[in-house]
Amino acid sequence: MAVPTQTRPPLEQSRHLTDAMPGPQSQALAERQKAAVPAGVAATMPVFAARAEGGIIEDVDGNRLIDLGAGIAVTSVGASHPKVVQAVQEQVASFTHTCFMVTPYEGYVAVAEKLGEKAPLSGETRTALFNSGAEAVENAVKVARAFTGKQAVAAFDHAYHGRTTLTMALTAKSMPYKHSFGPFAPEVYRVPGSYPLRDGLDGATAARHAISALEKQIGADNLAAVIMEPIQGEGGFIVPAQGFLPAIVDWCRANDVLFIADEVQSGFARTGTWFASETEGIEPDLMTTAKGIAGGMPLSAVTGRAEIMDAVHPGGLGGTYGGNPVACAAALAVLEAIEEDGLLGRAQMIERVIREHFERHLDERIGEIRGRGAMMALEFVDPATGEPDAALTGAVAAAARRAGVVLLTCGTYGNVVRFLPPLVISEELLREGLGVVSEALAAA
Ligand SMILES: Cc1ncc(COP(=O)(O)O)c(CNCCCC(=O)O)c1O
Repeated sequence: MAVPTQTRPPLEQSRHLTDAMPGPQSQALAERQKAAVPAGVAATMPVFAARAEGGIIEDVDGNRLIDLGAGIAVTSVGASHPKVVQAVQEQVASFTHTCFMVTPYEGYVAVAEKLGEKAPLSGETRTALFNSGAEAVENAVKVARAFTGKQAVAAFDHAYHGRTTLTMALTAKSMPYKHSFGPFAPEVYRVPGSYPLRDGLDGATAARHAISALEKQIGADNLAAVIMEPIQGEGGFIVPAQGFLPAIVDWCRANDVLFIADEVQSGFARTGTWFASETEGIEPDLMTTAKGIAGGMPLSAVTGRAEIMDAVHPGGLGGTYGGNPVACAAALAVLEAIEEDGLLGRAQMIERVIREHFERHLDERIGEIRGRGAMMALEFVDPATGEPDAALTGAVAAAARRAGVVLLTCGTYGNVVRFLPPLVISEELLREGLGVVSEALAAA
């Protein structure tokens, strides 16, 4: 029998392991999962969640884990922020759904207004709401094609944009995202990006290489849009060399090509500013957002300059659930919490703590500590050759998870440990989790 949330005691913010992980309840659920869910839906942790709050996830057997994943950069305000819980409870008691394309409601409009205020776009903006990051990317491409009358779209090496047919075409890494699922959408092209640790190029030089490919292999006259994550997420938390992104955006502006900033993973205070584009000094034409937008409720958005977004004919954008009212209520609560709880500053503090910790626990196998705000990563390499070390990465992550830390990896080469804690995690818990990772590395 679920305990009503208003009487539920706060979840203790400490790591606690019972005598087994996974415990008996998780083991039983794993058996049920095997009998009902396809193996293609793979889980990282061997336990099943019962509660999550602040920086802790409690599993069904009473293990409390330090959460350094935030459900892949989603629960930035925590997985049960009181404001979000209250907003969701009030909305769900009024109505769960009318379909905005049928009977609209204020929450959708209010979210669009807020995103227009916060987005790093000057002038009038418009926002359309969807459910997932991939759906937002799909629709940003539709808008770009409608506005420019051109079809080609360019993405970068190491990009990740989703798992739908078009977004798989935009995504770089084959396994597990694309393998065996082709053919992919046409008129999608890939150009070299900026990966300073591996290409050793400054921003201007890397941009020249990308622009040469854009011009010679695709042609600006055919190109509707260039899409890039300001910090590449699944590809390895790759921060492009300074100057790269502004050079690409300048080229786009000079050649009537739209620039789409995919801020699905880097948005909503994750990198210490509202959006990572701000720090890169770029103003996108279109921006896709999701993940941190609504505290775990499924919601995504395309925000763009009004003249671009309004190029789409009436009825051209939509979908049954897009901008669900409960998700919009959650999003409005999240946007308030980000400001009231000072989460931009907390993300900056998290970066300082992570950098200071690993600068104190140096290891020659750490090829680079990189990222921004609470989107930080370690790239593991063979110190003799600089080659990616995926085996070490897997061993460190597995050991940390066994010790009760939810830890994610990423990277084209599978050799990046990433830190995506909820922005509300206590400094004490964060430091404890980082200590577990350092101990796992020392023992590997
Ligand atoms: C930049 C960027 N754009 C788009 C997406 C896609 O967002 P959806 O909400 O997962 O569709 C992402 C999702 N990243 C996590 C994917 C996890 C997995 O599926 O294994 C992203 O990071």
